[in-house]
Amino acid sequence: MRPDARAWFAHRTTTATSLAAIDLDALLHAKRRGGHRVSVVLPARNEAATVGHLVADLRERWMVRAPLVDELLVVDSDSTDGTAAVARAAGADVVASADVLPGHGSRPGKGEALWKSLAATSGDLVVFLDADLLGDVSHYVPGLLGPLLADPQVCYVKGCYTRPLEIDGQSRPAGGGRVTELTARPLLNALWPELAGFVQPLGGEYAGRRSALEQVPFVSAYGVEVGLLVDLLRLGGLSSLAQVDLGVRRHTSQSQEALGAMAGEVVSTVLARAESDRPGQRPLPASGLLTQFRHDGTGFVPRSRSVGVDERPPMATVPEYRSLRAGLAG
Ligand SMILES: O=c1ccn([C@@H]2O[C@H](COP(=O)(O)OP(=O)(O)O)[C@@H](O)[C@H]2O)c(=O)[nH]1
Ligand SMILES: O=C(O)[C@@H](COP(=O)(O)O)O[C@H]1O[C@H](CO)[C@@H](O)[C@H](O)[C@H]1O
Repeated sequence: MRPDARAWFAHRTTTATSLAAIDLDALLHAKRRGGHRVSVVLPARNEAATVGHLVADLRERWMVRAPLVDELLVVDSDSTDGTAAVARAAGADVVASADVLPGHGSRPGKGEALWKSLAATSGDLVVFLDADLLGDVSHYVPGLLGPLLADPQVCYVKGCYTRPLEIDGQSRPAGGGRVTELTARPLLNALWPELAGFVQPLGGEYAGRRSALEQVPFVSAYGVEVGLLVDLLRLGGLSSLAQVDLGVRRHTSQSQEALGAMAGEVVSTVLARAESDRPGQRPLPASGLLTQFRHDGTGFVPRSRSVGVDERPPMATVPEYRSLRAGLAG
């Protein structure tokens, strides 16, 4: 690791692997003292099996028993399995991604749901959690908020964890984070070695200051995490970023084919950011297409899909958002 990444890793990595490792009173005091409002956002596409337990636990622990969270929103991302009803019954606010900023249309993708969530929430601190998390994750929210409440210089905190692989009904103790290990980490180390200290650059659990999140674009699909990391590095520098060790992260994993498409979206986003990082250089003519193959018993059948970068502009540039924020400040 380069000296700057190594120094960052030593200075900006904290630990919150269980509730016992967190000083909750200190967190609540820092939140009050800073006059903060905390929004928790779960982007959810067909997560009816897991979102209810997650929401109920988050609400009970961090809204009812302790006033750490002020707003808990599930953004329903074109679900067809009753995710919205399950989340609402568990106590979350729920909004359909397509219903937010309708004048800007609706696009598929996780990043679209996260971008829209900025216009559907009001906290100055925003925590993002995947809605397919398994096991006890009650310490994730306070763990992610810790660095933001402790140091005003920190604008963005990513969770890091070991990652078992839950696939085909089997749970293996390691092997999760396949796109991270096989695509994102090698590319980030090659192009932005200062980010080499991030253990889970693609992890779906992170928190940020709205003042930073509204200044950067959101890639509409699965390129959102790698895009945010590079863009927030540019916005505030490495010292404005942090990570917190949350122990273990279990989630429902997708097929290799689905992750191949995800990797394609990550590669397209990295190439686009690499190109804009090097103005005047010859552009990298990324095709934005990915062809994968299945074997039908007779021969290989190609299947092509778009993995090009589609992104939304910084939310702060959206007039309806600015009016919303002015109204809240008013
Ligand atoms: O179009 C999408 C795709 C995913 N997600 C949500 O984003 C999170 C991460 O997606 P997924 O679990 O598919 O990715 P993985 O964790 O398997 O990499 C989950 O809460 C999904 O429900 C979403 O809101 N819209
Ligand atoms: O980290 C990864 O390699 C991928 C896939 O994880 P698994 O191999 O299914 O454990 O998961 C993450 O990547 C997505 C793209 O950035 C995020 O949106 C997901 O939240 C995150 O789980």
